[in-house]
Formats: sequence, structure tokens, C-alpha cells
Amino acid sequence: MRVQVVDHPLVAHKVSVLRDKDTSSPVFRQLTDELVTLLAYEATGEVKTVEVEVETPVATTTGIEFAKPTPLVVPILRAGLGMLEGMTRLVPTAEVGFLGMARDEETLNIVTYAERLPDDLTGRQVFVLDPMLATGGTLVEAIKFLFARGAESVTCICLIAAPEGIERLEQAHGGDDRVRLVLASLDEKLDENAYIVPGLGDAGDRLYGLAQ
Ligand SMILES: O=P(O)(O)OC[C@H]1O[C@H](OP(=O)(O)OP(=O)(O)O)[C@H](O)[C@@H]1O
Ligand SMILES: O=c1cc[nH]c(=O)[nH]1
Ligand SMILES: [Mg+2]
Repeated sequence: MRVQVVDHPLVAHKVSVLRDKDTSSPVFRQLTDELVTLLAYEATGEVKTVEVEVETPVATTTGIEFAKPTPLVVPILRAGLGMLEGMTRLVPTAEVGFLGMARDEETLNIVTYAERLPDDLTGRQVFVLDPMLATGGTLVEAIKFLFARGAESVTCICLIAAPEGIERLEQAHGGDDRVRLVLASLDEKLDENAYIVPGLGDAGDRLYGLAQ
């Protein structure tokens, strides 16, 4: 597994504002969108392409387009939805599949309550979107699911991660080069409720309001 923390002042500044408890939902959504585009730039560096001929007004040259099968983007509901538009803006030909997963806040077990993905992911480069990597339970489940369907590689784009979550991913996929993790910030630790410290609170709630 390869882990990259994107070290850039634009990223760090947006994360700082995102963390602020007084940042409103509309601003939080806007910053999440902007951050994804910055992280996606790094995360998509290995997208498969093919050469195509391009005619400029002056001459013919060689350009590229994304190879088929096209990349698959998978936001993990709910909070990952806040990252979808920023990603598809950059990779407009990507297909989008959905995984609905929620962490039971008592047991920390993961419940998969929705799934809308192609049955066969053979040869697909998959980009998973989820702002928070806390215990790692959600991402381990999601990655397992995608490889079971035949995914060629899984790149997870997260805003904030805890060391405990990365450790859990390492245990599950440490030796596997097909798994990549691209982050805006690696935080300090988890608290007693498995929230990331300093983190930003509950990303889903901050994007969309309180869950029922
Ligand atoms: O690493 P973990 O310990 O598994 O926690 C991380 C998960 O928790 C949050 O989702 P949540 O379960 O709160 O669902 P939501 O997006 O609907 O709020 C977050 O968006 C991740 O999916
Ligand atoms: O800090 C955390 C941990 C899990 N989920 C969140 O949204 N935030
Ligand atoms: Mg939540």
C-alpha cells in the first residue's frame, strides 16, 4: 500500500478552515469540493491513457484520452458524496458507482446499507472517495468489496486520516501495491469515541446536517 500526504499550502489552508467548528455547511461543502480537485490531481497520476490524434488549427499532433474501461469513482455515502462533483469535474468520462456504509457509533461495526456498482470490475481503476479515515473499518470493507468484484487497483482519496486507520489498512493491504491512499492531512490520533483528533468532527453531519 502506498500512502501520500499532499503537502501544499493551498491544501493546508483549506483544511484549516474546514476544521474550524464555526465554518458553515455551505462553506464546508465548497472547501471539500475544492480540496478534492487538489488531491485528485495527485491521485490520478497513474490513470491509464491511450494516444489519440488531435488537429489543432495549425497542425496535427498526438494527445491522450482515458483508456477503456474508464475509471470508476465510488463515493462512500454519505460524506463521500461531498467529494463526487469535484472528482467528476476532473475526470468527466469516469463512471460512478455508489457504496452506502455507516459506522455504528456504539460498536464501530460497519453496516453496508446500499450498493450500486457494476458486477464485474475486471481491469477497472477505482477511486474511492471518503473524507474521513478513522478506525479504517469502512475503507477496509470497501476495498475488500471492490477487489472481490475484480478491481485492478483501488485509490482512496481522503481528507483526514488517523494513524490507527492507516495501521489497520496496512495490516489488511500492506504488501499490496494496487492500493493507494492520498490524503490532505494525517492527524494525531483517535479519541475514546473513535473520532479523529484534532479532525473536524463528523464530516457527514457538517456537510449535510445531523443524521437521524
Ligand atoms: O474509519 P472508520 O472508523 O470506519 O470511520 C470513517 C467513516 O465514518 C464516516 O462515515 P459515517 O459512518 O459517519 O457515515 P456518514 O457518512 O453517513 O456520516 C466517514 O465518512 C467514514 O465513512
Ligand atoms: O472523526 C471522525 C470519525 C469518523 N467519522 C467522521 O466523520 N469523523
Ligand atoms: Mg458520519
